[in-house]
Amino acid sequence: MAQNKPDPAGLKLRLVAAQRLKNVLAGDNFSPLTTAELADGRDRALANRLITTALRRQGQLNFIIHTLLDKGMPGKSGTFEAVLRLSLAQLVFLPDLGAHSALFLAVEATKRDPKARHLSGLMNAVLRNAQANSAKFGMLSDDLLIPDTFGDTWLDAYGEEAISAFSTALLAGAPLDLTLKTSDAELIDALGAEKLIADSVRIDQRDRPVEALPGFAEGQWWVQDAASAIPARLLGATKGGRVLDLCAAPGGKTAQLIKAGYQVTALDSDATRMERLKQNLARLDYTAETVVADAGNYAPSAPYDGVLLDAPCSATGTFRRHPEVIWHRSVGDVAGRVRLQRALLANAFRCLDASGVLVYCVCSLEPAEGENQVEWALDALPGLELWPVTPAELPGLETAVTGRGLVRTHPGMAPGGRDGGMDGFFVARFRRR
Ligand SMILES: C[S@@+](CC[C@H](N)C(=O)[O-])C[C@H]1O[C@@H](n2cnc3c(N)ncnc32)[C@H](O)[C@@H]1O
Repeated sequence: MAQNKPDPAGLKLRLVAAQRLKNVLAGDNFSPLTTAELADGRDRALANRLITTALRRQGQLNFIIHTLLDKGMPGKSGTFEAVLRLSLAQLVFLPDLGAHSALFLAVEATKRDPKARHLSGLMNAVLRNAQANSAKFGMLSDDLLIPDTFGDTWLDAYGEEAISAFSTALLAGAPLDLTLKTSDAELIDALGAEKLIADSVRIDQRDRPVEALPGFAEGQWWVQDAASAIPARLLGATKGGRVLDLCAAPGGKTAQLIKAGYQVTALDSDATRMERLKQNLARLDYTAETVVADAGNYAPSAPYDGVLLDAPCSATGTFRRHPEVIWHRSVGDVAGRVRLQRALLANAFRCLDASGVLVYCVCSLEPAEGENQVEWALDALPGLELWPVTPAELPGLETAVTGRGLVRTHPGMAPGGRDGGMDGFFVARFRRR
């Protein structure tokens, strides 16, 4: 009886990686492969490296594919495109992995997919052509990394130097930032972390999953990008006051508000995400009232001293961890978010007590979702005034405070003077006159 031949080494991880990349290209958010998806740690690390390289280099890969496939991408071809992108990423941008495995395993992976099988010859020909031109492709301009949808707006808003830093940040990815429950030098040391700004610390290199890091099980910190930790710190509502956290899940800012001593109501429209918020707070031994409702029409029984609105947005500021967002979002998507943010801002204002404080923030680099929304709010919501943030409130990040007292961070910034960038965030603080 014929024996089944074992899979060639490295094939399985490529099949799993191709499926994940295919889903992301079709619109899913990227999340790294987990142990359940690929048990072997080295395979998993390699598969995640291939996927993230293909996503970060998407603009350059688009150019390469356009050059090599004169008839364009074949339609209805299963995982063909994903396998091609992973293999081009390896051939051109990860030369340390060797070209042979990229070619051989790409053809094998194509043969395994009934919808792509007939294209294994094309896969082989295209990759051989790419291999012959890999030195030229490896020197493609970084300008290709940022899609046209955002390139011009960002150039106007942030300037050439920042855009070049964005490309560097996109390729480098994000370090792991944590917010500490209490500042503890021993814990920071055990984590291999360095202090960043306020109670944020940064881990540049780690050899284990987040859940296995010191202090996780004991609830001594939570994962939160340094930029994402800024808005809650700026609330400045009455000490011990009642604060409404709108769009709260999974609860990073809720935890900060509780830590600051407020009585917090956390609201989110997504019941599943709210369960995650509850689990996160339970691990930290923090408590908040939780409400599953639409922030656009929620009517509290009593107004709040402070409202934090972390509005749903295009999330373009998170491209270091989610390189796909800049390729998924269209100008139309941004316009849709702008309308939603206005509805949520108007209701956030309604939930505010006389002299209450409102912090509005988005993890977006689009002025339409940030700076321009301030103009809209001041015009459309009589009784609301800007309460400018001062540079002294953001030690280590004074340059993020604009002349008008708004906060704008971006991936080219150095929090606390350190490398590694930070998410693009916009924060405005208002109060009721
Ligand atoms: C940027 S995330 C919030 C992150 C969170 N504030 C944190 O710091 O962990 C946006 C959240 O808005 C929620 N959301 C979207 N539309 C909403 C709406 N109309 N009402 C309430 N929540 C909404 C989403 O479910 C999502 O959890």
